[in-house]
Parts: sequence; C-alpha cells; structure tokens
Amino acid sequence: MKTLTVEGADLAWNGDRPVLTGVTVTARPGEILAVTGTSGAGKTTLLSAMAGMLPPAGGQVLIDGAPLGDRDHAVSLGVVLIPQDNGLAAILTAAENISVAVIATGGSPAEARRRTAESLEPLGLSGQANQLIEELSGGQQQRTAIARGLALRGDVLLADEVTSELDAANRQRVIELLRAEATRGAAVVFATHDPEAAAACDRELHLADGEAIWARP
Ligand SMILES: Nc1ncnc2c1ncn2[C@@H]1O[C@H](COP(=O)(O)OP(=O)(O)OP(=O)(O)O)[C@@H](O)[C@H]1O
Repeated sequence: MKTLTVEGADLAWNGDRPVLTGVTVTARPGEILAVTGTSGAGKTTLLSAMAGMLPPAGGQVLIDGAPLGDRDHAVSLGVVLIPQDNGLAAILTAAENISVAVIATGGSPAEARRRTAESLEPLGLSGQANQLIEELSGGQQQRTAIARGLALRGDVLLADEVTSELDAANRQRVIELLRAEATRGAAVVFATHDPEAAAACDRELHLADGEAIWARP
C-alpha cells in the first residue's frame, strides 16, 4: 500500500492566481483523510493534484517518496479518483462502466464481472446493473461512480464530494464502504462539505482563504 504526500504545493489552473498555496499533507494507508471547505475553497483542486491531473506550480506531490507524474502515471500506481461529476459514460450501462474500468487497469473479463457484481451490491444497485447511466437518477449515478471506484481496489482512493446527492442512509453506507477501503489498507481522501461525514474520518484538513489548515491533525 502507498503513502501520498503533498509538500508545500502551490496549485493553480492554467497559470491563473493560485487556488491554494503552501499545502502540505500526507494521506496514509489505513486512514481516511477528510478535506473540507466551502464551495470554491479548492477541494477539487487539491484532489486533482493528488490524482496527477494538475501539476503543482510549486512544491511537489509524491507517492512513496517518488514524484507523481501525469494521470496515466497515477493510474499505474493505483491512484483511483471518484470525480465530483461522476465521470461515467452515459450510453453504457452501470455494469459496463465498471467492467471497462477494471479491464483497462489489467483485470481479466471474469474478474471484471465478479468485481462489478461485488461493488454494485453493497451500494444497492444490483437491480440497476444493466440500465444505461442516462436512465439512472442522480443519486444512482453517484453510487455507480462509487462502485466503479471501489471495484478498482486502489492503493490511494480519492473521493470528491461523493455523497452530495445521497440520502442519509446511503450517505452512511458510503462512509462505511470508504472505511472498509481504509481497513483494506488504502489511503483514502474524502473531500466533503458535510461536517457529519468529516467527523467520521480520521483526520480533517480544512481549506480556506487559499490555505490548508488542520482542523483535526
Ligand atoms: N478543472 C478546472 N479548470 C479550471 N479551473 C478549475 C477547475 N477546477 C476548479 N477550478 C477552479 O478552482 C477554484 C476552486 O474550485 P474547486 O472546484 O477546487 O473548489 P471546491 O472546494 O471543490 O468547490 P465545490 O465544493 O463547489 O466543488 C475555482 O475558482 C474553480 O473555478
């Protein structure tokens, strides 16, 4: 399992003014790190850097002490991102979205079928496996994206606002599943603006005014 470290990172999009400056944080195996902050505080920006999608303008992002490259490099190291906008292919079924991702990361078709069923079931989506994404509700789509993230069994799991469209019972279920990922040994990072969800995490990094401050180290 792997440790992800952000060291003194300045994060900016397209050469604009930095969204965040001097961010230092480590995501450790076996733990859930909450990243909190109001809308626009930079949660997605920080997770994008952790996912290899946004090279830091200053400082660095490291996996087990070695610099993280682009998104392909991050994927090859087992850095899984569940994006805020779900990132699912609308014209594929829920099961196809997951299977394709498992196969793309080296799983066999049989393994993909097994992991797809295993990840949809705890999210209450077994009955939706063969429905097109565009036919699912927003919450069902969000749960499908989570199922896909879980099916990939990452060493680092980055979950960006993955409970925003869920009811209380599903929110609780998702937090339990993120906890199970940490127990499996993954380093889990959970961006959320929900204080209750953050309270269920091991540590909390709060983003405000362009800086990251420990709310709970
Ligand atoms: N892919 C992107 N390309 C360009 N700018 C971006 C991108 N993602 C975020 N930003 C910018 O970065 C700033 C911080 O936004 P970010 O999405 O990181 O905040 P957030 O805390 O995740 O907010 P929310 O809770 O609303 O999702 C905003 O000014 C936003 O416009």
